[in-house]
Amino acid sequence: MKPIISISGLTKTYASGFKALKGIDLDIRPGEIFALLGPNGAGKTTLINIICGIVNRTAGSVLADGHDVVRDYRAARSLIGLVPQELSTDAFETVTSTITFSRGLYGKPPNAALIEKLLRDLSLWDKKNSKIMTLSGGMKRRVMIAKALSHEPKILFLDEPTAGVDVELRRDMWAMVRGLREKGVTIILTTHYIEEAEEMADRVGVIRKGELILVEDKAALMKKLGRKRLRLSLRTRLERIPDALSRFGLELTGGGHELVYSFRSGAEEAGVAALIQSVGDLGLAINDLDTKESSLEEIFVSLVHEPKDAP
Ligand SMILES: Nc1ncnc2c1ncn2[C@@H]1O[C@H](COP(=O)(O)OP(=O)(O)OP(=O)(O)O)[C@@H](O)[C@H]1O
Repeated sequence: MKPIISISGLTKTYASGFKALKGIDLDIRPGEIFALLGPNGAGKTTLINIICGIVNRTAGSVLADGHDVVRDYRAARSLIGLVPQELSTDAFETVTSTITFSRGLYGKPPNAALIEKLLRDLSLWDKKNSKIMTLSGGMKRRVMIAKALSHEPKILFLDEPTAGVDVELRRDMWAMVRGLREKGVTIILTTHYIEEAEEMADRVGVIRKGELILVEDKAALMKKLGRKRLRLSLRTRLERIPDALSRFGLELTGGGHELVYSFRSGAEEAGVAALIQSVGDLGLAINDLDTKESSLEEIFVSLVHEPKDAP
């Protein structure tokens, strides 16, 4: 399938000489939710801002549905909506007029029904005549989303959409993002809440120091790098791990009452049956057992973690 966004050899060196992006190659598939993860300062916002035409690239190319975002910027921008990290709204305007104006900026004809729907979906309808400056931070963020969607973009960028928002708004946003995807909108989001990427994304990209170090299907990533832990609670207390169990690489925890077995999800599950058999052969009674899967967060931390002695 033809990518909806195609990035190749993209670099950005700021005027200060700082290299924020060092040769990014990335294709975004139409209709997917792509989560871009990375520590502070990795280059996520720079990348998004270049695609959206807010920051100039140093080298490389970015095509949005075949349109070069610099040479053919009008066509490219009309396809794209951006909810930026920083809230910037017209304080003295009303909610409806700022959104109506935003749609007009893209040369789209007025569409009151569409704007009403957007405001209702974002729980802003009863604030439609309020001045933006009178709204709470969470409501201002909803306004930013309505603005970004006002010209019916095919591609939506959400830069840290849920930073500092309450649980309810976060849930509303997730529902809204899913609804947009169902309509075929492609969504690229950056987030520091890894659980958000785990919940929402089809694919995950990890950027570190201006380089894309991984792009992977989320489910495959979790399968490949994820680990499971099996905890066995024993009736008797052990002083140490019995020799007969040494091959499993267990940890003894819970004051000698728990054995913990760590294994790769999907790969080493056969070891579980062997372990339980061996524990039984030793005459150790198991009171309880549970398993825990590593989260995308644990995987992410292991990916971006750098050894302390790295240059
Ligand atoms: N205008 C600028 N001039 C010089 N350096 C800049 C400029 N804008 C950003 N940078 C630097 O580029 C790097 C990448 O910044 P960017 O905002 O893209 O990171 P990010 O991954 O979005 O971070 P965060 O998660 O903190 O939002 C940072 O080191 C930042 O200081």
